[in-house]
Amino acid sequence: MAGNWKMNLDHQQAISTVQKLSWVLKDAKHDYNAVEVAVLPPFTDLRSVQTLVDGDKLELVYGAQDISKHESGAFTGEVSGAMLAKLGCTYVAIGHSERREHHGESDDLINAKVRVAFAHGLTPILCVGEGLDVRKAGDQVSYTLAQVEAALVDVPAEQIAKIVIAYEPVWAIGTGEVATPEDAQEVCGAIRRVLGELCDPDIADGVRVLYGGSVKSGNVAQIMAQPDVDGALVGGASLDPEEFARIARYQSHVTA
Ligand SMILES: O=C[C@H](O)COP(=O)(O)O
Repeated sequence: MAGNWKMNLDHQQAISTVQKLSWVLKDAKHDYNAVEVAVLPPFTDLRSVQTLVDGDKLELVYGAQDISKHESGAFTGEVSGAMLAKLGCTYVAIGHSERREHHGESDDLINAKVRVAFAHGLTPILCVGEGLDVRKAGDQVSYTLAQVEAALVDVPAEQIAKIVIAYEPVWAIGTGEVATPEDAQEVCGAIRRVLGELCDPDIADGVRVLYGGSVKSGNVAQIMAQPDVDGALVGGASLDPEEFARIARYQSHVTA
């Protein structure tokens, strides 16, 4: 379960949010081996989160929301893979629809970012998904698979084995309109099939495919029940540590 904070929570709020999240999960005896919990704070929070996670030996992991395709140099405002690795990041979100839309990120740029992330030992959370017009035309599978294939050009099978792919239909992001479990399964299953074609079906079986878009504690269990949904990329609901902990512990409300 990954919480993408987007441009929310400063570094002091980040510390209290991560502390509270870890306390709630600890009280609930959360099994991190069963459900990994990650947060993706803004760049400015990462050093504080690193210090807290290392100092208190927390089991949750963290990452960034973007990465530069460049190694270093005159790229004002950008943050490199080496910098993120030094901050102890496990993950980096790449190709989020908000970056594709507001920053004009192309498939080529996203592919370059995926490759540079792997070069620095970071695990990309590659975000893909269709807008409402594509969904209305019924082209969500072909559109999303084209994004996956473009992002993975020249990425070797051993790296594809480690990638995380988040299917986020744009019309479901921050709108409260969650995709049905069947909608999520249709595209997540297709993503796994295409990964099998790109490398090997056994490798594809082990890739974590997440769903994102208005996930909350009240709907996560039905989505997670789908065979090709392995986790969730959570936006708004991840800003509340108690709600995010409930999402991470979705299995306990299924059995409760
Ligand atoms: O990265 C997360 C997604 O954009 C989902 O955001 P949301 O949970 O606020 O809809």
